[in-house]
Amino acid sequence: MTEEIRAQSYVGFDSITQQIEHKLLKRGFQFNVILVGQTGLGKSTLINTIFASHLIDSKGRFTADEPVRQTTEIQAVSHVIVENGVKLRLNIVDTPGFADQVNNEGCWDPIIKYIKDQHSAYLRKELTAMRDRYIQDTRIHCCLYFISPTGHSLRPIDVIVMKKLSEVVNVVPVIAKADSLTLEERERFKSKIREELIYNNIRLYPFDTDEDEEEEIQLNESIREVVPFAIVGSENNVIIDGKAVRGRKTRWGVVNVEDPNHCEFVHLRNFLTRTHLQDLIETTAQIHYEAFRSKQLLALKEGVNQQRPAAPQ
Ligand SMILES: Nc1nc2c(ncn2[C@@H]2O[C@H](COP(=O)(O)OP(=O)(O)OP(=O)(O)O)[C@@H](O)[C@H]2O)c(=O)[nH]1
Repeated sequence: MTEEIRAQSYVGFDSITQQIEHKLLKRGFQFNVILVGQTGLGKSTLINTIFASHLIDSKGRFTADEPVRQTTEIQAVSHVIVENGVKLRLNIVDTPGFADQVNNEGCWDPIIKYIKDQHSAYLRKELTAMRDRYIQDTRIHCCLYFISPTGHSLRPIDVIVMKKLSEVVNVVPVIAKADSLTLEERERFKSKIREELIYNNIRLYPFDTDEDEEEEIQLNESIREVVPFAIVGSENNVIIDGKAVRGRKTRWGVVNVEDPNHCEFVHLRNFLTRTHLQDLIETTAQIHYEAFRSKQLLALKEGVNQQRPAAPQ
């Protein structure tokens, strides 16, 4: 056993935490998120609301004569957001055209392929003899999956796609446009979805690990109780009690997006940016990428073994 000794005079190695912080601040952080859900469910609006900036445009058709998308397209945009000296490089991957057809068979393939391609690109860079000191990370850290606010149950395509996605990425489901459901409908819909996720054996983020402390386990538990997040998005400000807030004004009232009594947007934002941002990044590297990496390396090894001449008897 190693004995713990207290230094008799100040040495200074406790400043390692500031040194790490300084280095990390200089480099900045990379966060890659993919938005999956049918056209018009408010994907662009939500991401712009979360990061309080206009980051992506709506891809919807504005006139009837614009062509309907035939396949799922993948479009990535990058932005750097700065807050109190912390630089966050944000990659937002949008998937317009997802599940917009009558026959949606296989419309998830380009999305799964895109996620795996990022793992593959990272692995290739890791394996090169002269690899970079810092590998540009394009691996997807979070998938926001938009569920249509039907109030009934998940559609078969939601079950298939969430299951497939959860095997390769951290999936965070949200009930889009939750202002279209009454509070009772919303609660019923949420518990129905939770039951269906369990029934279909879909394991969603966050995951507990052996290293987690009691506090983290409880935090994860409290998040699982809220998932799927029933959210409302808006890029517009409305005035409530003389204060400008992000909201949606209708003929019968105002939804304050940031009021937890109105929707769970604040829970989602806190979860994504304030409590689990680093964990989403780490889980991607330690669970999803690691699984991909070991599978690839094993396949490579088997391929080499098959090519080798058999050992003499
Ligand atoms: N009622 C309601 N409307 C919303 C909400 N979020 C967005 N919208 C509106 O829905 C419409 C579509 O929103 P977008 O953010 O463009 O939807 P999208 O999923 O990105 O659409 P595509 O880019 O076509 O894939 C816009 O008119 C938004 O103002 C919401 O929470 N509630």
